Amino acid sequence: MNKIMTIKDLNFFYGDFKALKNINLDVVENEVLAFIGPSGCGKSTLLRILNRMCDLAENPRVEGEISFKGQPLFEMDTIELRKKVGMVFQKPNPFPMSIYDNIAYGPKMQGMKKKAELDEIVEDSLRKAAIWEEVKDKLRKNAISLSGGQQQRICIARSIAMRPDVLLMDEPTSALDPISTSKIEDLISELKKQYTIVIVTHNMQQAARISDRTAFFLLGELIELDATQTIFNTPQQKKTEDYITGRFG
Ligand SMILES: Nc1ncnc2c1ncn2[C@@H]1O[C@H](COP(=O)(O)OP(=O)(O)OP(=O)(O)O)[C@@H](O)[C@H]1O
Repeated sequence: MNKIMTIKDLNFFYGDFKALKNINLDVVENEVLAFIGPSGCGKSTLLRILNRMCDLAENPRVEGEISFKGQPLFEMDTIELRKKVGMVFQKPNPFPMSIYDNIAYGPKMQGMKKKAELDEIVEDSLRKAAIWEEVKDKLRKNAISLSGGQQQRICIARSIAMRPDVLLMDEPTSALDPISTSKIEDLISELKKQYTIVIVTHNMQQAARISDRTAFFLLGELIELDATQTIFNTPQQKKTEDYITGRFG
């Protein structure tokens, strides 16, 4: 079990408000790790810390350490970090440009100029995001014209084109219909062969279906982290059991 990220004694504040309290956890390479817990427990905050999007909040303050592939994450250049740790949001947010340009944009910004190379990375990323067959004949069409589920896979392809190690997903299916949701879930199970995935989900069935390990948060604390089967079938903590069985949240 290779640890790709290690979080040690992490506290996080929005101004005076302590949103995360003494979090210790590891992210293991090629796992799907789910964050669950009631609204406001800090799941998205922790996810956003992992690629330093939290820096953009008003008066953020962080204590503790995170290492990413052995490097101190808080000392990394955020642009470099975000290439390696990509983010997929709740609402699909493709750029208002062609499908091709959505994917080629990042590599171009990094200096890739040759058309053949760009063509290859666009095709490869769209294939990995399981959407190539649906869009290969309309790469010049605006990505906004696609369905929500297709747009979300374009956003996943856009992250993949940056050759990341980790993909962070913040409720990536909550705006999608059941068929698109199931396609994204299948895709996540496929992607973990090559990437490490950390996903925030409100949908406990989804966490149970797709994740290897699940972390349960409550009021900014990590209550329990274990194999997903254990969390859902035989949790060790009463608070986890109460949440899983629907007694609160
Ligand atoms: N930018 C911000 N500025 C100030 N407080 C914030 C900010 N973002 C989140 N918070 C607060 O931090 C706490 C944790 O929020 P967070 O969004 O991480 O929770 P969550 O578990 O992801 O919730 P949800 O499931 O509703 O998305 C909440 O009390 C929230 O109000």
